[in-house]
Amino acid sequence: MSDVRNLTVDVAIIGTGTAGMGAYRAAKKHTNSIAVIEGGNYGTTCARVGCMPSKLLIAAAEAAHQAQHTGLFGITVDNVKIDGKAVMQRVKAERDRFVGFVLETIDEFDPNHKVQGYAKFMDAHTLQVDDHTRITAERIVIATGSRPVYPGFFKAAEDRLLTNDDIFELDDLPESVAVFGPGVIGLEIGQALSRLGVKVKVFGVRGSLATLSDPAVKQQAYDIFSDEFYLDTYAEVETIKRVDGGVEIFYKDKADVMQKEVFQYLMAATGRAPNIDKLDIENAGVTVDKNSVPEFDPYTLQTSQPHIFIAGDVNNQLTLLHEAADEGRIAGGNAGRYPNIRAGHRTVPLGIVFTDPQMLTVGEGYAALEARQPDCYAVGKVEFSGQGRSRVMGKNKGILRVYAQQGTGQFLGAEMVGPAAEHIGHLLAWALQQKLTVNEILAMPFYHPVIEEGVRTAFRDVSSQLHLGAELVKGCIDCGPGA
Ligand SMILES: Cc1cc2nc3c(=O)[nH]c(=O)nc-3n(C[C@H](O)[C@H](O)[C@H](O)COP(=O)(O)OP(=O)(O)OC[C@H]3O[C@@H](n4cnc5c(N)ncnc54)[C@H](O)[C@@H]3O)c2cc1C
Ligand SMILES: NC(=O)c1ccc[n+]([C@@H]2O[C@H](COP(=O)([O-])OP(=O)(O)OC[C@H]3O[C@@H](n4cnc5c(N)ncnc54)[C@H](O)[C@@H]3O)[C@@H](O)[C@H]2O)c1
Repeated sequence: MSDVRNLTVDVAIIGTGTAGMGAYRAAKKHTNSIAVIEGGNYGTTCARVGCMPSKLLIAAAEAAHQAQHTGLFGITVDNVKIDGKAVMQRVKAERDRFVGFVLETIDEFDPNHKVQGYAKFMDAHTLQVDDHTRITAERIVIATGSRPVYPGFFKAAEDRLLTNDDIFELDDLPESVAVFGPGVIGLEIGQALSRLGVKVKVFGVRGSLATLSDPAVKQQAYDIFSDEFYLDTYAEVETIKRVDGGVEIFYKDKADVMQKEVFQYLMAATGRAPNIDKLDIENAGVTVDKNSVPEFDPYTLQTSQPHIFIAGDVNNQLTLLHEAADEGRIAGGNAGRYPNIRAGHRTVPLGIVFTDPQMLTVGEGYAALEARQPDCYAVGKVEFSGQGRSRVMGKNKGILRVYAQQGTGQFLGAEMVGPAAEHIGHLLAWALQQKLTVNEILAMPFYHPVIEEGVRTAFRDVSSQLHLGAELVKGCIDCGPGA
Protein backbone atom coordinates (compact mmCIF):
# COMPACT_ATOMS: atom_id res chain seq x y z
CA MET A 1 0.00 0.00 0.00
CA SER A 2 3.04 2.30 -0.24
CA ASP A 3 1.82 3.88 -3.51
CA VAL A 4 -1.52 4.90 -2.06
CA ARG A 5 -2.49 8.42 -3.03
CA ASN A 6 -4.03 10.46 -0.21
CA LEU A 7 -6.73 12.98 -1.00
CA THR A 8 -8.52 15.31 1.37
CA VAL A 9 -11.77 16.84 0.11
CA ASP A 10 -14.86 18.63 1.34
CA VAL A 11 -17.25 16.28 -0.48
CA ALA A 12 -16.79 12.73 -1.76
CA ILE A 13 -19.52 11.26 -3.98
CA ILE A 14 -19.53 7.49 -4.45
CA GLY A 15 -21.07 6.53 -7.80
CA THR A 16 -21.40 8.56 -10.99
CA GLY A 17 -24.84 7.46 -12.17
CA THR A 18 -27.84 9.78 -12.39
CA ALA A 19 -27.90 10.50 -8.65
CA GLY A 20 -24.13 10.89 -8.39
CA MET A 21 -23.93 13.24 -11.38
CA GLY A 22 -26.75 15.37 -9.93
CA ALA A 23 -25.00 15.40 -6.57
CA TYR A 24 -21.75 16.52 -8.21
CA ARG A 25 -23.39 19.47 -10.00
CA ALA A 26 -25.19 20.54 -6.82
CA ALA A 27 -22.15 20.19 -4.53
CA LYS A 28 -19.98 22.12 -6.96
CA LYS A 29 -22.07 25.22 -6.39
CA HIS A 30 -20.67 25.28 -2.84
CA THR A 31 -17.13 23.92 -3.07
CA ASN A 32 -14.44 23.01 -5.56
CA SER A 33 -12.96 20.42 -3.22
CA ILE A 34 -14.73 17.27 -4.49
CA ALA A 35 -13.94 13.66 -5.34
CA VAL A 36 -16.50 11.87 -7.52
CA ILE A 37 -15.75 8.16 -7.57
CA GLU A 38 -16.83 5.63 -10.21
CA GLY A 39 -16.07 1.93 -10.01
CA GLY A 40 -17.75 0.73 -13.20
CA ASN A 41 -18.36 2.31 -16.57
CA TYR A 42 -19.46 5.89 -16.87
CA GLY A 43 -22.74 6.37 -18.68
CA THR A 44 -25.45 5.55 -16.07
CA THR A 45 -27.63 2.50 -15.63
CA CYS A 46 -30.54 4.35 -17.25
CA ALA A 47 -28.74 5.03 -20.53
CA ARG A 48 -26.59 1.88 -20.70
CA VAL A 49 -28.79 -0.99 -19.56
CA GLY A 50 -32.04 0.49 -18.24
CA CYS A 51 -34.68 3.01 -19.29
CA MET A 52 -33.31 3.84 -22.72
CA PRO A 53 -32.41 0.49 -24.33
CA SER A 54 -35.60 -1.05 -22.91
CA LYS A 55 -37.73 1.75 -24.41
CA LEU A 56 -35.89 1.34 -27.72
CA LEU A 57 -36.73 -2.37 -27.80
CA ILE A 58 -40.35 -1.55 -26.91
CA ALA A 59 -40.53 1.01 -29.73
CA ALA A 60 -39.48 -1.66 -32.25
CA ALA A 61 -42.04 -4.07 -30.78
CA GLU A 62 -44.81 -1.47 -31.09
CA ALA A 63 -43.92 -0.89 -34.74
CA ALA A 64 -44.10 -4.65 -35.42
CA HIS A 65 -47.34 -5.02 -33.51
CA GLN A 66 -49.05 -2.12 -35.27
CA ALA A 67 -47.99 -3.37 -38.68
CA GLN A 68 -49.45 -6.79 -37.84
CA HIS A 69 -52.74 -5.47 -36.44
CA THR A 70 -54.19 -3.21 -39.09
CA GLY A 71 -57.03 -5.61 -39.97
CA LEU A 72 -59.40 -3.89 -37.50
CA PHE A 73 -59.31 -0.80 -39.69
CA GLY A 74 -59.86 -2.72 -42.95
CA ILE A 75 -56.23 -2.40 -43.92
CA THR A 76 -54.03 -5.30 -44.93
CA VAL A 77 -50.28 -5.09 -44.57
CA ASP A 78 -48.63 -8.13 -46.13
CA ASN A 79 -45.31 -9.69 -45.34
CA VAL A 80 -44.36 -7.94 -42.15
CA LYS A 81 -40.80 -9.08 -41.56
CA ILE A 82 -38.83 -8.60 -38.39
CA ASP A 83 -35.11 -8.40 -38.96
CA GLY A 84 -33.74 -9.26 -35.53
CA LYS A 85 -30.23 -8.08 -36.33
CA ALA A 86 -31.53 -4.71 -37.57
CA VAL A 87 -33.75 -4.36 -34.50
CA MET A 88 -30.82 -4.96 -32.13
CA GLN A 89 -28.54 -2.79 -34.23
CA ARG A 90 -30.89 0.22 -33.81
CA VAL A 91 -31.35 -0.49 -30.10
CA LYS A 92 -27.57 -0.48 -29.63
CA ALA A 93 -26.85 2.48 -31.90
CA GLU A 94 -29.45 4.71 -30.25
CA ARG A 95 -28.44 3.51 -26.80
CA ASP A 96 -24.82 4.40 -27.59
CA ARG A 97 -25.98 7.82 -28.67
CA PHE A 98 -27.71 8.37 -25.30
CA VAL A 99 -24.67 7.04 -23.44
CA GLY A 100 -22.54 9.40 -25.54
CA PHE A 101 -24.47 12.41 -24.20
CA VAL A 102 -23.79 11.27 -20.65
CA LEU A 103 -20.10 10.75 -21.41
CA GLU A 104 -19.90 14.28 -22.82
CA THR A 105 -21.18 15.59 -19.49
CA ILE A 106 -18.66 13.46 -17.59
CA ASP A 107 -15.92 14.88 -19.81
CA GLU A 108 -16.89 18.33 -18.60
CA PHE A 109 -16.27 17.33 -14.96
CA ASP A 110 -13.00 18.72 -13.57
CA PRO A 111 -10.47 15.90 -14.22
CA ASN A 112 -8.97 16.54 -10.78
CA HIS A 113 -12.30 15.63 -9.21
CA LYS A 114 -12.68 12.25 -10.95
CA VAL A 115 -11.44 9.11 -9.19
CA GLN A 116 -11.84 5.70 -10.81
CA GLY A 117 -12.26 2.59 -8.69
CA TYR A 118 -14.58 0.99 -6.14
CA ALA A 119 -14.89 2.82 -2.83
CA LYS A 120 -15.28 1.31 0.64
CA PHE A 121 -15.69 2.95 4.02
CA MET A 122 -12.72 2.65 6.37
CA ASP A 123 -14.42 4.91 8.89
CA ALA A 124 -17.10 7.62 8.83
CA HIS A 125 -14.79 10.07 7.02
CA THR A 126 -12.37 7.82 5.13
CA LEU A 127 -12.84 5.95 1.87
CA GLN A 128 -10.46 3.47 0.29
CA VAL A 129 -10.74 3.37 -3.52
CA ASP A 130 -9.46 0.04 -4.85
CA ASP A 131 -5.90 -0.17 -3.56
CA HIS A 132 -4.72 3.11 -5.05
CA THR A 133 -6.41 6.06 -3.33
CA ARG A 134 -7.43 6.96 0.20
CA ILE A 135 -9.88 9.84 0.51
CA THR A 136 -10.57 11.78 3.66
CA ALA A 137 -13.86 13.61 3.18
CA GLU A 138 -15.73 15.99 5.42
CA ARG A 139 -19.01 14.98 3.81
CA ILE A 140 -19.95 11.90 1.74
CA VAL A 141 -22.80 11.13 -0.69
CA ILE A 142 -23.50 7.45 -1.33
CA ALA A 143 -25.02 7.08 -4.84
CA THR A 144 -24.02 3.56 -5.83
CA GLY A 145 -27.27 2.44 -7.49
CA SER A 146 -28.62 -1.12 -7.63
CA ARG A 147 -28.02 -4.36 -9.52
CA PRO A 148 -30.15 -7.31 -10.66
CA VAL A 149 -30.65 -10.14 -8.18
CA TYR A 150 -31.99 -13.65 -8.73
CA PRO A 151 -32.21 -16.97 -6.88
CA GLY A 152 -29.04 -19.08 -6.90
CA PHE A 153 -30.64 -21.96 -8.80
CA PHE A 154 -30.91 -19.77 -11.93
CA LYS A 155 -27.15 -20.19 -12.25
CA ALA A 156 -27.86 -23.65 -13.64
CA ALA A 157 -28.69 -21.82 -16.90
CA GLU A 158 -24.95 -21.02 -17.06
CA ASP A 159 -24.05 -18.94 -20.13
CA ARG A 160 -27.73 -18.75 -21.14
CA LEU A 161 -28.69 -16.66 -18.11
CA LEU A 162 -29.47 -13.07 -19.05
CA THR A 163 -30.37 -9.96 -17.08
CA ASN A 164 -30.99 -6.42 -18.27
CA ASP A 165 -27.21 -5.97 -18.03
CA ASP A 166 -26.58 -8.21 -21.03
CA ILE A 167 -29.79 -8.66 -23.03
CA PHE A 168 -29.25 -5.45 -25.00
CA GLU A 169 -25.80 -6.69 -26.00
CA LEU A 170 -27.27 -9.49 -28.14
CA ASP A 171 -26.58 -9.07 -31.86
CA ASP A 172 -29.81 -10.76 -32.88
CA LEU A 173 -33.21 -11.41 -31.33
CA PRO A 174 -33.28 -14.77 -29.55
CA GLU A 175 -35.65 -17.52 -30.62
CA SER A 176 -37.11 -18.11 -27.19
CA VAL A 177 -36.78 -16.70 -23.68
CA ALA A 178 -38.17 -17.83 -20.34
CA VAL A 179 -38.61 -14.60 -18.39
CA PHE A 180 -38.61 -14.96 -14.63
CA GLY A 181 -40.32 -12.09 -12.82
CA PRO A 182 -43.47 -10.33 -14.13
CA GLY A 183 -42.28 -7.10 -12.53
CA VAL A 184 -41.69 -3.89 -14.41
CA ILE A 185 -38.59 -5.12 -16.25
CA GLY A 186 -39.91 -8.61 -16.99
CA LEU A 187 -43.22 -7.39 -18.42
CA GLU A 188 -41.74 -4.53 -20.45
CA ILE A 189 -38.99 -6.65 -22.01
CA GLY A 190 -41.02 -9.89 -22.11
CA GLN A 191 -43.91 -8.30 -24.03
CA ALA A 192 -41.52 -6.47 -26.38
CA LEU A 193 -39.66 -9.69 -27.22
CA SER A 194 -42.92 -11.53 -27.73
CA ARG A 195 -44.16 -8.84 -30.15
CA LEU A 196 -40.88 -9.14 -32.02
CA GLY A 197 -41.60 -12.81 -32.68
CA VAL A 198 -39.61 -14.36 -29.83
CA LYS A 199 -41.32 -17.26 -28.02
CA VAL A 200 -41.74 -15.88 -24.50
CA LYS A 201 -43.11 -17.39 -21.32
CA VAL A 202 -43.23 -15.28 -18.17
CA PHE A 203 -43.08 -16.98 -14.78
CA GLY A 204 -43.92 -15.16 -11.54
CA VAL A 205 -44.52 -15.89 -7.88
CA ARG A 206 -47.15 -14.99 -5.30
CA GLY A 207 -49.47 -13.32 -7.83
CA SER A 208 -47.31 -10.22 -8.10
CA LEU A 209 -47.74 -8.22 -11.33
CA ALA A 210 -45.65 -5.11 -12.04
CA THR A 211 -46.35 -2.42 -9.43
CA LEU A 212 -50.10 -2.95 -9.27
CA SER A 213 -51.79 -3.51 -5.92
CA ASP A 214 -55.47 -2.86 -6.80
CA PRO A 215 -57.04 -6.31 -7.34
CA ALA A 216 -59.45 -5.04 -10.04
CA VAL A 217 -56.68 -3.39 -12.04
CA LYS A 218 -54.32 -6.31 -11.52
CA GLN A 219 -56.91 -8.81 -12.74
CA GLN A 220 -57.49 -6.83 -15.94
CA ALA A 221 -53.76 -6.47 -16.51
CA TYR A 222 -53.31 -10.20 -16.00
CA ASP A 223 -56.15 -11.00 -18.43
CA ILE A 224 -54.82 -8.61 -21.08
CA PHE A 225 -51.20 -9.79 -20.94
CA SER A 226 -51.94 -13.49 -20.57
CA ASP A 227 -54.13 -13.20 -23.66
CA GLU A 228 -51.03 -12.15 -25.57
CA PHE A 229 -48.26 -14.37 -24.17
CA TYR A 230 -47.90 -17.13 -21.59
CA LEU A 231 -47.98 -15.54 -18.14
CA ASP A 232 -48.21 -17.46 -14.90
CA THR A 233 -48.01 -15.29 -11.79
CA TYR A 234 -48.10 -18.36 -9.50
CA ALA A 235 -45.57 -20.48 -11.36
CA GLU A 236 -44.15 -23.65 -9.91
CA VAL A 237 -40.76 -24.37 -11.43
CA GLU A 238 -39.11 -27.65 -10.44
CA THR A 239 -35.76 -27.54 -12.22
CA ILE A 240 -33.61 -25.45 -14.50
CA LYS A 241 -30.87 -27.17 -16.48
CA ARG A 242 -28.39 -26.12 -19.17
CA VAL A 243 -28.87 -28.53 -22.07
CA ASP A 244 -27.83 -28.62 -25.71
CA GLY A 245 -29.40 -25.63 -27.42
CA GLY A 246 -30.48 -23.78 -24.33
CA VAL A 247 -32.07 -24.05 -20.91
CA GLU A 248 -34.48 -26.80 -20.01
CA ILE A 249 -37.21 -25.74 -17.63
CA PHE A 250 -39.36 -28.29 -15.86
CA TYR A 251 -42.49 -26.55 -14.58
CA LYS A 252 -46.13 -27.09 -13.71
CA ASP A 253 -48.30 -25.24 -16.23
CA LYS A 254 -51.48 -23.32 -15.42
CA ALA A 255 -53.52 -26.52 -15.85
CA ASP A 256 -51.26 -28.22 -13.24
CA VAL A 257 -49.61 -30.40 -15.86
CA MET A 258 -45.83 -30.85 -15.69
CA GLN A 259 -44.04 -29.50 -18.75
CA LYS A 260 -40.45 -29.79 -19.92
CA GLU A 261 -39.49 -27.04 -22.32
CA VAL A 262 -36.21 -25.77 -23.73
CA PHE A 263 -35.66 -22.02 -24.16
CA GLN A 264 -32.68 -20.43 -25.81
CA TYR A 265 -32.25 -18.12 -22.81
CA LEU A 266 -33.49 -17.60 -19.28
CA MET A 267 -33.92 -13.96 -18.39
CA ALA A 268 -33.85 -13.10 -14.68
CA ALA A 269 -36.01 -10.07 -13.91
CA THR A 270 -36.65 -10.98 -10.30
CA GLY A 271 -35.80 -7.65 -8.72
CA ARG A 272 -32.85 -5.42 -7.89
CA ALA A 273 -30.72 -5.01 -4.77
CA PRO A 274 -29.08 -1.79 -3.58
CA ASN A 275 -25.29 -1.65 -4.03
CA ILE A 276 -24.65 -1.20 -0.33
CA ASP A 277 -23.30 -4.62 0.64
CA LYS A 278 -19.80 -4.11 -0.74
CA LEU A 279 -19.22 -0.68 0.82
CA ASP A 280 -18.20 -1.91 4.30
CA ILE A 281 -20.95 0.41 5.45
CA GLU A 282 -20.63 -0.87 9.03
CA ASN A 283 -17.39 1.14 9.26
CA ALA A 284 -19.36 4.34 8.64
CA GLY A 285 -21.36 3.95 11.87
CA VAL A 286 -24.74 4.65 10.24
CA THR A 287 -27.98 3.11 11.47
CA VAL A 288 -29.29 0.58 8.96
CA ASP A 289 -32.72 -0.98 8.35
CA LYS A 290 -33.56 -4.70 8.13
CA ASN A 291 -32.10 -4.81 4.61
CA SER A 292 -28.82 -3.30 5.83
CA VAL A 293 -29.63 -0.07 3.95
CA PRO A 294 -28.86 3.13 5.88
CA GLU A 295 -31.91 4.86 7.33
CA PHE A 296 -32.32 8.37 5.97
CA ASP A 297 -34.55 11.43 5.90
CA PRO A 298 -36.31 11.53 2.50
CA TYR A 299 -36.32 15.35 2.45
CA THR A 300 -32.64 15.92 3.26
CA LEU A 301 -31.27 12.48 2.24
CA GLN A 302 -29.25 12.61 5.47
CA THR A 303 -28.38 9.34 7.23
CA SER A 304 -27.93 8.94 10.99
CA GLN A 305 -24.37 10.22 10.46
CA PRO A 306 -25.19 13.86 9.75
CA HIS A 307 -22.39 14.30 7.19
CA ILE A 308 -23.31 11.17 5.16
CA PHE A 309 -26.11 11.36 2.56
CA ILE A 310 -27.64 8.60 0.41
CA ALA A 311 -29.36 9.15 -2.96
CA GLY A 312 -30.82 7.14 -5.84
CA ASP A 313 -31.54 3.41 -6.14
CA VAL A 314 -29.08 2.58 -3.35
CA ASN A 315 -31.48 3.92 -0.72
CA ASN A 316 -34.01 1.34 -1.96
CA GLN A 317 -37.12 3.52 -1.78
CA LEU A 318 -38.26 5.10 -5.04
CA THR A 319 -36.04 3.36 -7.55
CA LEU A 320 -36.89 5.52 -10.56
CA LEU A 321 -34.89 7.86 -12.71
CA HIS A 322 -36.61 11.13 -11.81
CA GLU A 323 -36.35 10.30 -8.11
CA ALA A 324 -32.63 9.49 -8.43
CA ALA A 325 -32.09 12.84 -10.15
CA ASP A 326 -34.04 14.77 -7.47
CA GLU A 327 -32.36 12.92 -4.62
CA GLY A 328 -28.89 13.41 -6.10
CA ARG A 329 -29.48 17.14 -6.37
CA ILE A 330 -30.77 17.42 -2.80
CA ALA A 331 -28.03 15.21 -1.30
CA GLY A 332 -25.24 16.93 -3.23
CA GLY A 333 -26.54 20.38 -2.36
CA ASN A 334 -26.72 19.48 1.31
CA ALA A 335 -23.27 17.88 1.30
CA GLY A 336 -21.96 21.06 -0.33
CA ARG A 337 -23.57 23.52 2.07
CA TYR A 338 -23.21 21.32 5.20
CA PRO A 339 -23.88 21.96 8.07
CA ASN A 340 -26.56 24.39 6.82
CA ILE A 341 -28.63 21.65 5.23
CA ARG A 342 -32.20 22.07 3.98
CA ALA A 343 -35.18 19.96 3.12
CA GLY A 344 -35.50 19.50 -0.64
CA HIS A 345 -38.65 19.43 -2.73
CA ARG A 346 -40.09 15.95 -3.31
CA THR A 347 -42.79 15.20 -5.84
CA VAL A 348 -45.79 12.90 -5.40
CA PRO A 349 -45.21 9.23 -6.27
CA LEU A 350 -45.64 8.43 -9.97
CA GLY A 351 -44.82 5.14 -11.66
CA ILE A 352 -45.38 4.23 -15.30
CA VAL A 353 -44.85 0.85 -16.94
CA PHE A 354 -44.23 0.96 -20.69
CA THR A 355 -46.13 -2.16 -21.65
CA ASP A 356 -49.06 -2.02 -24.07
CA PRO A 357 -51.43 -1.15 -22.60
CA GLN A 358 -49.32 0.87 -20.21
CA MET A 359 -49.78 0.82 -16.45
CA LEU A 360 -49.60 3.57 -13.85
CA THR A 361 -49.60 4.10 -10.13
CA VAL A 362 -50.06 7.59 -8.71
CA GLY A 363 -49.97 8.53 -5.05
CA GLU A 364 -50.06 5.94 -2.36
CA GLY A 365 -51.70 3.18 -4.39
CA TYR A 366 -54.54 0.92 -3.35
CA ALA A 367 -52.67 -1.39 -0.96
CA ALA A 368 -51.16 1.47 1.03
CA LEU A 369 -54.53 3.24 1.31
CA GLU A 370 -56.22 0.03 2.43
CA ALA A 371 -53.57 -0.43 5.08
CA ARG A 372 -53.63 3.18 6.28
CA GLN A 373 -57.27 4.25 6.10
CA PRO A 374 -59.50 1.40 4.90
CA ASP A 375 -62.84 3.12 5.55
CA CYS A 376 -61.86 6.63 4.66
CA TYR A 377 -61.79 6.62 0.90
CA ALA A 378 -64.03 5.81 -2.07
CA VAL A 379 -63.14 4.38 -5.46
CA GLY A 380 -64.30 5.56 -8.88
CA LYS A 381 -63.59 3.66 -12.07
CA VAL A 382 -63.77 3.70 -15.81
CA GLU A 383 -63.46 0.67 -18.05
CA PHE A 384 -61.87 1.50 -21.38
CA SER A 385 -63.66 -1.23 -23.36
CA GLY A 386 -66.43 1.17 -24.41
CA GLN A 387 -64.59 4.47 -24.04
CA GLY A 388 -65.05 6.53 -27.19
CA ARG A 389 -61.57 7.68 -28.17
CA SER A 390 -59.94 4.43 -27.03
CA ARG A 391 -62.37 2.44 -29.16
CA VAL A 392 -61.82 4.67 -32.19
CA MET A 393 -58.11 3.87 -31.99
CA GLY A 394 -58.60 0.18 -31.22
CA LYS A 395 -56.91 0.73 -27.85
CA ASN A 396 -60.00 0.01 -25.76
CA LYS A 397 -58.56 -2.29 -23.12
CA GLY A 398 -58.09 -1.70 -19.43
CA ILE A 399 -59.40 0.07 -16.38
CA LEU A 400 -58.62 3.17 -14.31
CA ARG A 401 -59.50 3.29 -10.62
CA VAL A 402 -59.19 6.59 -8.74
CA TYR A 403 -59.24 6.97 -4.97
CA ALA A 404 -60.56 9.99 -3.04
CA GLN A 405 -61.07 10.83 0.61
CA GLN A 406 -64.49 10.62 2.24
CA GLY A 407 -65.73 14.00 3.45
CA THR A 408 -63.13 16.26 1.85
CA GLY A 409 -63.22 14.78 -1.65
CA GLN A 410 -59.44 15.06 -1.76
CA PHE A 411 -57.92 13.05 -4.64
CA LEU A 412 -55.53 10.47 -3.13
CA GLY A 413 -54.21 8.31 -5.94
CA ALA A 414 -54.91 5.95 -8.81
CA GLU A 415 -53.94 2.71 -10.50
CA MET A 416 -54.52 1.93 -14.15
CA VAL A 417 -53.84 -0.41 -17.00
CA GLY A 418 -54.98 1.18 -20.22
CA PRO A 419 -54.36 3.51 -23.13
CA ALA A 420 -52.00 6.49 -22.86
CA ALA A 421 -51.25 5.79 -19.20
CA GLU A 422 -47.91 7.61 -19.50
CA HIS A 423 -49.87 10.84 -20.16
CA ILE A 424 -52.86 10.19 -17.88
CA GLY A 425 -50.32 9.41 -15.13
CA HIS A 426 -48.84 12.88 -15.43
CA LEU A 427 -52.24 14.60 -15.32
CA LEU A 428 -53.19 12.62 -12.23
CA ALA A 429 -49.85 13.21 -10.50
CA TRP A 430 -50.06 16.94 -11.21
CA ALA A 431 -53.62 17.04 -9.83
CA LEU A 432 -52.47 15.16 -6.74
CA GLN A 433 -49.51 17.43 -6.17
CA GLN A 434 -51.80 20.46 -6.49
CA LYS A 435 -53.91 18.80 -3.75
CA LEU A 436 -57.02 19.05 -5.91
CA THR A 437 -60.36 17.66 -4.83
CA VAL A 438 -62.43 15.49 -7.12
CA ASN A 439 -64.81 18.34 -7.91
CA GLU A 440 -61.95 20.74 -8.65
CA ILE A 441 -60.64 18.19 -11.14
CA LEU A 442 -64.10 17.86 -12.68
CA ALA A 443 -64.29 21.65 -13.09
CA MET A 444 -61.38 21.52 -15.58
CA PRO A 445 -61.93 21.39 -19.35
CA PHE A 446 -62.24 17.99 -21.05
CA TYR A 447 -62.11 17.98 -24.85
CA HIS A 448 -64.02 15.57 -27.03
CA PRO A 449 -63.27 12.90 -28.12
CA VAL A 450 -60.23 12.13 -25.94
CA ILE A 451 -59.10 9.40 -23.56
CA GLU A 452 -59.23 11.99 -20.76
CA GLU A 453 -63.03 11.83 -20.98
CA GLY A 454 -62.61 8.37 -19.50
CA VAL A 455 -60.65 9.91 -16.65
CA ARG A 456 -63.58 12.28 -16.11
CA THR A 457 -65.95 9.31 -15.93
CA ALA A 458 -63.83 7.79 -13.15
CA PHE A 459 -63.85 11.09 -11.23
CA ARG A 460 -67.61 11.51 -11.74
CA ASP A 461 -68.04 8.01 -10.38
CA VAL A 462 -66.01 8.72 -7.25
CA SER A 463 -67.71 12.10 -6.79
CA SER A 464 -71.07 10.38 -6.76
CA GLN A 465 -69.80 7.67 -4.36
CA LEU A 466 -68.65 10.43 -2.01
CA HIS A 467 -72.07 12.13 -2.32
CA LEU A 468 -70.31 15.21 -3.62
CA GLY A 469 -71.81 15.16 -7.09
CA ALA A 470 -74.76 13.85 -9.05
CA GLU A 471 -75.24 10.16 -9.58
CA LEU A 472 -73.14 8.89 -12.48
CA VAL A 473 -75.17 8.77 -15.69
CA LYS A 474 -74.19 5.67 -17.62
CA GLY A 475 -73.16 6.47 -21.19
CA CYS A 476 -73.96 10.19 -20.65
CA ILE A 477 -74.68 11.30 -24.21
CA ASP A 478 -74.58 15.05 -23.58
CA CYS A 479 -70.96 14.49 -22.45
CA GLY A 480 -70.21 13.27 -25.99
CA PRO A 481 -70.64 9.78 -27.42
CA GLY A 482 -68.48 7.19 -25.66
CA ALA A 483 -67.23 9.64 -23.03
C1 LIG B 1 -34.10 -2.35 -17.39
C2 LIG B 1 -34.41 -1.11 -16.60
C3 LIG B 1 -35.34 -0.21 -17.09
C4 LIG B 1 -35.63 0.95 -16.38
N1 LIG B 1 -36.56 1.79 -16.89
C5 LIG B 1 -36.88 2.91 -16.20
C6 LIG B 1 -37.84 3.82 -16.72
O1 LIG B 1 -38.38 3.62 -17.81
N2 LIG B 1 -38.12 4.92 -16.00
C7 LIG B 1 -37.55 5.16 -14.79
O2 LIG B 1 -37.87 6.17 -14.15
N3 LIG B 1 -36.62 4.31 -14.27
C8 LIG B 1 -36.28 3.21 -14.96
N4 LIG B 1 -35.34 2.35 -14.45
C9 LIG B 1 -34.72 2.68 -13.15
C10 LIG B 1 -33.57 3.71 -13.32
O3 LIG B 1 -32.70 3.26 -14.32
C11 LIG B 1 -32.83 3.86 -11.99
O4 LIG B 1 -33.75 4.27 -10.99
C12 LIG B 1 -31.71 4.89 -12.06
O5 LIG B 1 -30.87 4.63 -13.15
C13 LIG B 1 -30.89 4.88 -10.76
O6 LIG B 1 -29.82 5.81 -10.84
P1 LIG B 1 -28.66 5.77 -9.73
O7 LIG B 1 -27.83 7.00 -9.95
O8 LIG B 1 -29.23 5.55 -8.40
O9 LIG B 1 -27.81 4.49 -10.08
P2 LIG B 1 -26.78 4.17 -11.30
O10 LIG B 1 -27.08 4.93 -12.55
O11 LIG B 1 -26.75 2.68 -11.37
O12 LIG B 1 -25.38 4.71 -10.75
C14 LIG B 1 -24.68 4.08 -9.72
C15 LIG B 1 -23.21 4.13 -10.07
O13 LIG B 1 -22.45 3.78 -8.92
C16 LIG B 1 -21.34 3.00 -9.33
N5 LIG B 1 -20.87 2.25 -8.16
C17 LIG B 1 -21.47 1.23 -7.51
N6 LIG B 1 -20.76 0.86 -6.43
C18 LIG B 1 -19.67 1.67 -6.40
C19 LIG B 1 -18.57 1.81 -5.51
N7 LIG B 1 -18.42 1.04 -4.43
N8 LIG B 1 -17.63 2.75 -5.79
C20 LIG B 1 -17.75 3.55 -6.87
N9 LIG B 1 -18.78 3.48 -7.73
C21 LIG B 1 -19.73 2.56 -7.49
C22 LIG B 1 -21.90 2.15 -10.45
O14 LIG B 1 -20.88 1.65 -11.29
C23 LIG B 1 -22.82 3.14 -11.16
O15 LIG B 1 -22.15 3.83 -12.21
C24 LIG B 1 -34.98 1.21 -15.14
C25 LIG B 1 -34.03 0.31 -14.65
C26 LIG B 1 -33.74 -0.83 -15.38
C27 LIG B 1 -32.70 -1.76 -14.85
N1 LIG C 1 -40.97 1.88 -16.43
C1 LIG C 1 -40.21 2.05 -15.36
O1 LIG C 1 -40.28 3.07 -14.65
C2 LIG C 1 -39.22 1.00 -14.96
C3 LIG C 1 -38.87 0.00 -15.85
C4 LIG C 1 -37.99 -0.98 -15.44
C5 LIG C 1 -37.45 -0.94 -14.15
N2 LIG C 1 -37.80 0.05 -13.30
C6 LIG C 1 -37.28 0.08 -11.91
O2 LIG C 1 -36.50 -1.07 -11.67
C7 LIG C 1 -37.01 -1.74 -10.52
C8 LIG C 1 -36.69 -3.19 -10.60
O3 LIG C 1 -37.48 -3.83 -11.59
P1 LIG C 1 -37.69 -5.39 -11.55
O4 LIG C 1 -38.69 -5.73 -12.58
O5 LIG C 1 -36.37 -6.09 -11.54
O6 LIG C 1 -38.23 -5.64 -10.10
P2 LIG C 1 -39.73 -5.76 -9.54
O7 LIG C 1 -39.59 -5.79 -8.08
O8 LIG C 1 -40.63 -4.76 -10.20
O9 LIG C 1 -40.23 -7.19 -10.06
C9 LIG C 1 -39.64 -8.39 -9.69
C10 LIG C 1 -40.67 -9.48 -9.94
O10 LIG C 1 -40.03 -10.73 -9.84
C11 LIG C 1 -40.88 -11.59 -9.11
N3 LIG C 1 -40.07 -12.68 -8.56
C12 LIG C 1 -39.26 -12.66 -7.48
N4 LIG C 1 -38.65 -13.87 -7.33
C13 LIG C 1 -39.07 -14.65 -8.35
C14 LIG C 1 -38.81 -15.99 -8.76
N5 LIG C 1 -37.97 -16.77 -8.08
N6 LIG C 1 -39.43 -16.46 -9.86
C15 LIG C 1 -40.26 -15.69 -10.57
N7 LIG C 1 -40.56 -14.42 -10.23
C16 LIG C 1 -39.97 -13.90 -9.14
C17 LIG C 1 -41.53 -10.69 -8.09
O11 LIG C 1 -42.69 -11.26 -7.54
C18 LIG C 1 -41.82 -9.46 -8.95
O12 LIG C 1 -43.02 -9.62 -9.65
C19 LIG C 1 -38.49 -1.39 -10.55
O13 LIG C 1 -39.07 -1.59 -9.30
C20 LIG C 1 -38.46 0.03 -10.96
O14 LIG C 1 -38.21 0.84 -9.84
C21 LIG C 1 -38.69 1.02 -13.69
